[in-house]
Amino acid sequence: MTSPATHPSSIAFIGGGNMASAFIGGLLAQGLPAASITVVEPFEAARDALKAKFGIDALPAATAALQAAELVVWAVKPQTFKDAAAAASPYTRHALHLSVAAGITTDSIAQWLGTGRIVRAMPNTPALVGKGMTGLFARADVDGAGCAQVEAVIGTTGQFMWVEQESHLDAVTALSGSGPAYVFFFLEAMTRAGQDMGLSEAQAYQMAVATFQGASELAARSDEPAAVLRERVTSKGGTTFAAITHMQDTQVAAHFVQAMRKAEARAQELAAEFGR
Ligand SMILES: NC(=O)C1=CN([C@@H]2O[C@H](COP(=O)(O)OP(=O)(O)OC[C@H]3O[C@@H](n4cnc5c(N)ncnc54)[C@H](OP(=O)(O)O)[C@@H]3O)[C@@H](O)[C@H]2O)C=CC1
Ligand SMILES: O=C(O)[C@@H]1CCC=N1
Repeated sequence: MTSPATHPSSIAFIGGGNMASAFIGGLLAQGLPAASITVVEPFEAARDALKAKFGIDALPAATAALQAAELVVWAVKPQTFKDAAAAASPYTRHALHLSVAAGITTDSIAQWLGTGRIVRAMPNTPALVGKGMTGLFARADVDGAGCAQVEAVIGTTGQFMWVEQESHLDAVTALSGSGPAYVFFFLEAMTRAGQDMGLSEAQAYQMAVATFQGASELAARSDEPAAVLRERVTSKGGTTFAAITHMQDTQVAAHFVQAMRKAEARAQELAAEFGR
């Protein structure tokens, strides 16, 4: 992680929902004073939540208060980015910008904001518990100091990885951005199967969660590929063999790959629908 000295002195969040909350929680935990964070959030219930959780009084609309921000984080939905940019950009041209919006390209953002100092990020919700994975792409206008500032902010929520081509962020979106939902989907399915076999819902869920946690930790600590780790579980003619054979026969992996390509395609569609 980058040293705390590279934190921007003042950060503004446009949009104060799930993702903004993950970052704000991480920044406050690292000692950034709440007074150096400004949030613009039009939804009253979300403003109340920010006040209750972090003691931050969010603004209902963009104002000249944004001029103090060294870094502006765009945490609005792709659908609302353009309007939010129109309202805030008169106050933020001087700043470095970090967008977490799925699909929206830095070309669109540069046009809306009147600056090319933009880093695009694709985080995920485990950022809420400091276990996030974020893909990052910097436009050529962002210098090393700007990248270090972004790393200092993103690093408070977990791991990050830079990609060299902006189009790869759509792959990151399909993989780690949407990925937690796939894991929860499998947790639901494994819990249902456990119940079908006579376990209680609570028992099955706890076992499924612990299995994901344990297997992920094993993979993270191992230098062997997942296929080898899988084979080590799969005794010849045993129970895992029966399950994996069924998954192979019914092409579960191929369907999974197709599903992720749908997510990638949707990121590209979002760019076309809500970009410039
Ligand atoms: N959730 C996830 O797993 C991930 C999300 N993202 C991206 O993060 C972005 C935010 O997602 P998330 O935090 O989940 O969404 P949320 O809906 O929780 O947060 C977005 C917030 O922005 C507010 N907003 C709407 N218009 C404006 C405006 N003009 N100015 C300021 N704020 C505004 C919304 O208010 P209102 O509800 O009133 O519209 C909402 O509270 C999205 O672009 C998404 O693609 C990226 C990675 C993962
Ligand atoms: O579903 C979405 O569009 C956002 C981007 C990645 C996760 N959530």
